[in-house]
Amino acid sequence: MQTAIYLASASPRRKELLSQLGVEFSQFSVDADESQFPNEAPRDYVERLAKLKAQSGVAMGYTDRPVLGSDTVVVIDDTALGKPLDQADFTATMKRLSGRTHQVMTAVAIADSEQVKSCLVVTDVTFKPLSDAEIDAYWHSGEPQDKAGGYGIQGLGGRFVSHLSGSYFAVVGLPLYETEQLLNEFLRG
Ligand SMILES: Cc1cn([C@H]2C[C@H](O)[C@@H](COP(=O)(O)OP(=O)(O)OP(=O)(O)O)O2)c(=O)[nH]c1=O
Repeated sequence: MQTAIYLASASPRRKELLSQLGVEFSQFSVDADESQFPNEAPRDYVERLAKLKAQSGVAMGYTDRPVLGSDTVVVIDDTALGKPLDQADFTATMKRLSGRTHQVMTAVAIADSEQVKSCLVVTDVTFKPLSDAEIDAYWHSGEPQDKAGGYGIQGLGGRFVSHLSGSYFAVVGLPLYETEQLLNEFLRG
């Protein structure tokens, strides 16, 4: 693909994944208010944030190329979980995910000053039952702190996953197939 875009993200994972599409891009970060509206459904929330990140980039003056923004949340019992606040919050999340299936929702949005297009990818992830010792050791590995739902499937957290149905890349932060489709659709207008 010969297109050049902007990636409105501070995430090193998204940078690496976008490189896999062979798209030329430069990266900058946006400072968006990521709070969820009262009664906002997780799927609406994650898609709104992806659009907000992309459109904030346009508002910051990045107008000469399309801007891509993305957001990932872990959803269990209809509740969207972001990055862990502290160890207690993380431990409560792991106990909730232990031995069960949750959804990872990743939305991607592409915007310029004329249009915004977005898509949502939902992946089912099943965790094996986790012991207190595993949860404690995982926190101290330093991996959970900057990840939605407190785990990284691409790292030590991969051991916890007994089954996945959907897009592995979306769980890591950017669905490759769907992002390429969205970009092509955006460029067609
Ligand atoms: C569930 C899961 C999430 N994550 C990451 C993906 C996202 O980078 C992060 C969720 O936080 P996000 O708020 O979606 O993204 P971010 O703050 O890292 O980057 P930015 O907003 O600047 O684009 O969690 C993994 O790396 N592996 C996983 O298995």
